[in-house]
Amino acid sequence: MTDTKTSLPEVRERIDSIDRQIQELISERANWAQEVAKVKGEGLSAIDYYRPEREAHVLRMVVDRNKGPLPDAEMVRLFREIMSSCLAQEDPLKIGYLGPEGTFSEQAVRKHFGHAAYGLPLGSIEEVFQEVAAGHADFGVVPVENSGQGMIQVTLDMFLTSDARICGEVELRVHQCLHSMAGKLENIKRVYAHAQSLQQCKTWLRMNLPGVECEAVSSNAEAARLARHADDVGAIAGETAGKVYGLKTLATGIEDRADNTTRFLVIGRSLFPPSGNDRTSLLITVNDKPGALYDVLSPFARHDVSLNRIESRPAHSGKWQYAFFIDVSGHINDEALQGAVKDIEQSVAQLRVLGSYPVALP
Ligand SMILES: O=C(O)C(=O)C[C@]1(C(=O)O)C=C[C@@H](O)C=C1
Repeated sequence: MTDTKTSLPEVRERIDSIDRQIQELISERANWAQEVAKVKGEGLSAIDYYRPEREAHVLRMVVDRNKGPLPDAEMVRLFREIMSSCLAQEDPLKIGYLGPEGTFSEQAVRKHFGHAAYGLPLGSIEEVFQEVAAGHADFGVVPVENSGQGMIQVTLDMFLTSDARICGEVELRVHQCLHSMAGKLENIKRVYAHAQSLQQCKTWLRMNLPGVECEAVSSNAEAARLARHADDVGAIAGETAGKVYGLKTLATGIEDRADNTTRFLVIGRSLFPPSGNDRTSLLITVNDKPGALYDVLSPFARHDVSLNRIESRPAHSGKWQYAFFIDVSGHINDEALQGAVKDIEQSVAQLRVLGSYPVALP
């Protein structure tokens, strides 16, 4: 890009000139976003301007155009922030998540909605569903699955009793750290963490802190908060939580699996149009009778709809009734999926479309 003779001041001058152009273009973009808002109607609330399918489309174009050197995920992050700021010109979105500040859920909120959205830390996953249903939060972000630990049952069960819709998914690489106030591994007598995180770091704990007492608490950030008050207490939490609570980091990357990833769902109150690369989540309740699962699954094959995941839970509607959480490729408006749903409805107790939403971006 530069020949060896280019001096540092020359390179910086070039960077300054690019920054001026980028800044002008960002301002121009923000003006156009205001124009879009005018078309949608003035004086509406943030949620009425938000278009997840359009955002996913914009970000996919960013990925397609990316020629490096920045990785796709970085480019997506930068453009996500630009869109977040453009949208917040009206009124920032309010997003509920499992708090306190510093949780992986908060990181997922930032990954999906950017930093211009207003984060509402809540006490539990149940509360996130309640605050969204009550309209106190526009959307909520809840963990649903970990690559090593499987499904998060509290989240699935909330769909059995609430009308929440799924409007998006976020995948987050989860890097766990051990933090403490004193910063000395040999002092640690007890480790606090969320139960899932203790599971994710089982091998590391056995090898490095054998015999140390491990206690599950409501979130990793809560563990970090508790660790502030004693020198012999360690907390497993992400890097951010360690910083937020002023702890020293004793070890990083202590998760047993290198690809440790948590999938989060964005929950809201309505369905959104197709983005071009979508997933649909269905909740199907069946009675315990021979061939029940076959009757649910065979229409997908017949209509050429690919099944991404299936999870069963006891339904709350009756004894020996089962609820299947099924994710398939495509949007509920797609002809193939409509056909499959119509066939399934003939044989099941209940079928509810939880949502159709853009497949997670990098
Ligand atoms: O295209 C729109 O509908 C817009 O409102 C603009 C824009 C953007 O900045 O690109 C902003 C917010 C929406 O969530 C989607 C996209």
